[in-house]
Amino acid sequence: MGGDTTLLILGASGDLTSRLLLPALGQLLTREPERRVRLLGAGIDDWTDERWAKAVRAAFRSADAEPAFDSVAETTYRTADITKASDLTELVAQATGRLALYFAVPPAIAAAACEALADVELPEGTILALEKPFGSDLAGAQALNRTVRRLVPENQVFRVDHFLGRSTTLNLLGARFANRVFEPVWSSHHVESVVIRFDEELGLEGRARYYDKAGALVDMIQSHLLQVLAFVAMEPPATLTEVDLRDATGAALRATHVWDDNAVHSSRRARYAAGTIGERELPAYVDEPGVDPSHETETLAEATFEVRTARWAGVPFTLRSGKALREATHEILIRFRPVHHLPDGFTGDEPGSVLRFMLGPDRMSLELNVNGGEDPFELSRTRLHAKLGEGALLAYGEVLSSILDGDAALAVRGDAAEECWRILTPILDAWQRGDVPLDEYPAGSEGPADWVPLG
Ligand SMILES: NC(=O)C1=CN([C@@H]2O[C@H](COP(=O)(O)OP(=O)(O)OC[C@H]3O[C@@H](n4cnc5c(N)ncnc54)[C@H](OP(=O)(O)O)[C@@H]3O)[C@@H](O)[C@H]2O)C=CC1
Ligand SMILES: O=C1O[C@H](COP(=O)(O)O)[C@@H](O)[C@H](O)[C@H]1O
Repeated sequence: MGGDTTLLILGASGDLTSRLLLPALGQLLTREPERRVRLLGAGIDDWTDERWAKAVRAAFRSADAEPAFDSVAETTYRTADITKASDLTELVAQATGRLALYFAVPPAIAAAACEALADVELPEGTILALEKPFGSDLAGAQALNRTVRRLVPENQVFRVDHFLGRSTTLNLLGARFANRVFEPVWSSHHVESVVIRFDEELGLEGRARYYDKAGALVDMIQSHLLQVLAFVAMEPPATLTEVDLRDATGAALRATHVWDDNAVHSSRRARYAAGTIGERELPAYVDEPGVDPSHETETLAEATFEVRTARWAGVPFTLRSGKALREATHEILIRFRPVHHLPDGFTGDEPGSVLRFMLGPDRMSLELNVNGGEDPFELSRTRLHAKLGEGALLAYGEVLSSILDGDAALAVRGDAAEECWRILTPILDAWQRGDVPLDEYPAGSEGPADWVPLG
């Protein structure tokens, strides 16, 4: 999308806007000052233009991008209830050039606003950017898809998943498809298991209003980690353009099922109790402000899936994410099978090689068996390390750049959003029925003591 764009952020006084969207916009405009962006903020809070401008400037400053504030063509704020068509009509009337509507609001509000947009005349080419979670279950995602498709064509709907803008996720494509050493071994013939793990040290950080209804499974696995799984598992696309890349991702997700079709044995969940992370003392999750203990919200979720294709059948893909853990471990781990036959004469018993992609700082390592120490035929382990390109932009910078350019290749397509809910429904149902116990772990630990460690 060249030319002027009006970026209208709905939910402008919220956390996502101030902490992630605006800093990323500042960074993007610093790198690409030729972009012409009018920035309109709207929200239920009664802010003035001055307060909004101050918030934008502060967010740009947090990304070392304050000077970019002067290159924003206009910065105004309107108080609006975006679930009302009348308020939306007034907001949309402010737009000049191409309009991108960014829904930085909770999912239920985004869904209600999309319903209300049916009575609003949207300018030709309007882009709708919707945050995760897309809907709150499979039926909700299907209904939301029907609603947004009545508003604009699919390639103007950006279901945002900022993990698809993360440089490691993008690097995964290069490593897989630009190196002949990997693609031939990228299958069940050589790969024993895949683990995608996103352990965080962060606790709830005041996000009870959203997180207490979502939990770790929906917050991280339903969206981000299943998208990463699709990048690991997909067939090579012919091009990296919107249709090919998203067809390949969709096909991988359509083939993905809970391991053994047994949600009870293939998933586990836990919640943090009080504990200490580094110097920081954390209360138990249930004692965090705004948490309703009757919700049984998990803060650590783990589940194993099978991608039922000729390439991957029989290989477990385990996805895990949790909060308030001992250490931030953000990685994709591909464990290779041991060699078919180790010539007699070697000593030591080393497992297969392991390829790891680490998300932020972006690195890659290959763990190999070597020999040649004091005993020349004794095997030991060594690691080859590589730094990966960090990317010029923050993940949300990639997201915003693709929205402003109108390139949906890294946005989640409607079918994929529904697939992610379909994949998780048996687990959500089993957890809802209470068939999987809600374990406990002290904040600052690696998880429940009796959980067998991953990877
Ligand atoms: N925060 C984060 O780190 C991330 C968030 N997301 C997603 O982004 C979305 C927003 O999250 P987040 O920013 O944390 O949520 P917040 O609750 O902090 O922000 C939502 C904003 O929307 C406003 N709002 C609520 N109802 C209306 C309405 N009817 N009309 C206009 N404005 C309204 C809220 O105002 P008020 O506060 O007065 O109610 C608030 O300013 C969610 O879908 C979340 O999953 C995704 C990735 C990371
Ligand atoms: O979307 C989310 O992602 C963050 C982790 O991603 P990062 O890029 O901020 O590291 C997670 O903390 C949050 O709970 C979740 O909503």
